[in-house]
Amino acid sequence: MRADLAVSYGDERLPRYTSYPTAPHFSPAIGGDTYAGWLAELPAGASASLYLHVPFCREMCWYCGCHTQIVRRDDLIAAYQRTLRSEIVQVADTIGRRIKVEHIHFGGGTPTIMAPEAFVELMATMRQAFFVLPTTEIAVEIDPRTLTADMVEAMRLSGVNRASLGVQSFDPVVQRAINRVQSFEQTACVVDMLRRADIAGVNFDLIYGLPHQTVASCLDTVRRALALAPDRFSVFGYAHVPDFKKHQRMINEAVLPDGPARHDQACAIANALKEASYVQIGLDHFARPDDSMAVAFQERTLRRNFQGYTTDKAEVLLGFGASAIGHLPQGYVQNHVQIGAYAQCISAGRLATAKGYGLTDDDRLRADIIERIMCEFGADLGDICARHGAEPEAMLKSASRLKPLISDGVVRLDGDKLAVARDSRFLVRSVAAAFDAHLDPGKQLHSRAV
Ligand SMILES: C=Cc1c2[nH]c(c1C)Cc1[nH]c(c(CCC(=O)O)c1C)Cc1[nH]c(c(C)c1CCC(=O)O)Cc1[nH]c(c(C)c1C=C)C2
Ligand SMILES: C[C@H]1O[C@@H](n2cnc3c(N)ncnc32)[C@H](O)[C@@H]1O
Ligand code: MET
Ligand code: SF4
Repeated sequence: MRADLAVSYGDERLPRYTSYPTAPHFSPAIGGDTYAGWLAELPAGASASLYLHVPFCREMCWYCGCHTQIVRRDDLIAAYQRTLRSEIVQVADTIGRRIKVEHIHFGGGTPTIMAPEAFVELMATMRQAFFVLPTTEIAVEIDPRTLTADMVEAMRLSGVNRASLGVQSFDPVVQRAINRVQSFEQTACVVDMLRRADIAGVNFDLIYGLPHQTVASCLDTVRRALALAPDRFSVFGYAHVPDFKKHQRMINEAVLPDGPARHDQACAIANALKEASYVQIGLDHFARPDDSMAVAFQERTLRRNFQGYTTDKAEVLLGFGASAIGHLPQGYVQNHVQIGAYAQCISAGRLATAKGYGLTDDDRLRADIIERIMCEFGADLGDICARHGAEPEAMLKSASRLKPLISDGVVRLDGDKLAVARDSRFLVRSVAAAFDAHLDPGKQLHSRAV
């Protein structure tokens, strides 16, 4: 990583490009009727992936940037599970046939907060509504502090084969400052339970840039995490947006690492994981060399969606639950974020779409370029433009933000082939942003590029 560039570009507030255009561009002009039309028009033979959002946790982690809320009452979770099942049936009915499912992802919040029987029931509803194959990847986000043996059994019975554990940091000082105390033993016990239940694919989420974090603290977390040998790591830089997420005000800004410290932490973690033979993938992932994500990266079939990097090849992503986002050939849809508004729509027999975006041909071309840059640190503009009936020259001419990146040695252009320099890969968001026709630099509420 080049420290000089971290100084000049690292403070840019840029999107993470989990979609193009990004979610702030979604408009309320797209609602349930549009979504219903899009679903009914899905091409025959289309396969889909499913994302289910469970927006509940028992206690708030102060760094949290996810759509979640604190619940103590289990009846609210039970009611939400019933709404999810109605939504699944409604969407499948609107499609009008049972389509094939490649991936299922339970995210949150904390999906494992559901009663184990409720989880089994929900998976059964999905298997009735869609064609879930034995090879379908079924992944669940897990909070190791609250996972029970009964829930592990429910996941095993339901065919779950991947788990993503929130680890963040093993440092007790950091843990107290983020209101998330989680012992190494708790995490180790959960990994053991999952492996015994044949839930073989394990991912750990780590964060750097948290209050009181240092390079030494990050390296100690990595050392302990490596002892549990997860297949993958996701390593995020803490996104501090207290105007947007009020509970982040509980974090003392005076003890947050500054830009250069964040940069050192990111480098230290990446080097330690690479030293332990993990392959660095895209912006924030690491995987064992034989892991399917490492293979997808090597074979250049890696994709990017709202969950981040994925091996998912489906062209359709159906989102269920409050705030869930879907991606169809026609565009994006997002459900109401508020659980009340979401549930009201579903119980009235309407789809819960609050906003969305209809893609133009130009959006599709730019989305392709940005996805390849985010996934491969490069893009064959000639090839991509040809697929969209466009000219690479015109595209390059419109990308005026590329010029300084080229003169700073961040980007190399070889004819129509664009490549991000190896030592500048942490600036991949800045390179992608050069192709973002919707970027409004005045109105950014995004996290820092580093
Ligand atoms: C599992 C936890 C999630 C994280 N992000 C999302 C989930 C479900 C998805 C998500 N979060 C935001 C958006 C934008 C649109 C919206 O509905 O508000 C989406 C699709 C909001 C958001 N998350 C973060 C920030 C800084 C913002 C607001 C501004 C912005 O859009 O950039 C930070 C953040 N949240 C998560 C991560 C990994 C992360 C940053 C590293 C978790
Ligand atoms: C889903 C994963 O997202 C990460 N996560 C949640 N909130 C934030 C944030 N504000 N900044 C960075 N990463 C975050 C955690 O690592 C969690 O496990
Ligand atoms: N809620 C879980 C955790 O924090 C999963 C990741 S955050 C959505 O451990
Ligand atoms: S990080 Fe996970 S457990 Fe913590 S509040 Fe956010 S969703 Fe809940």
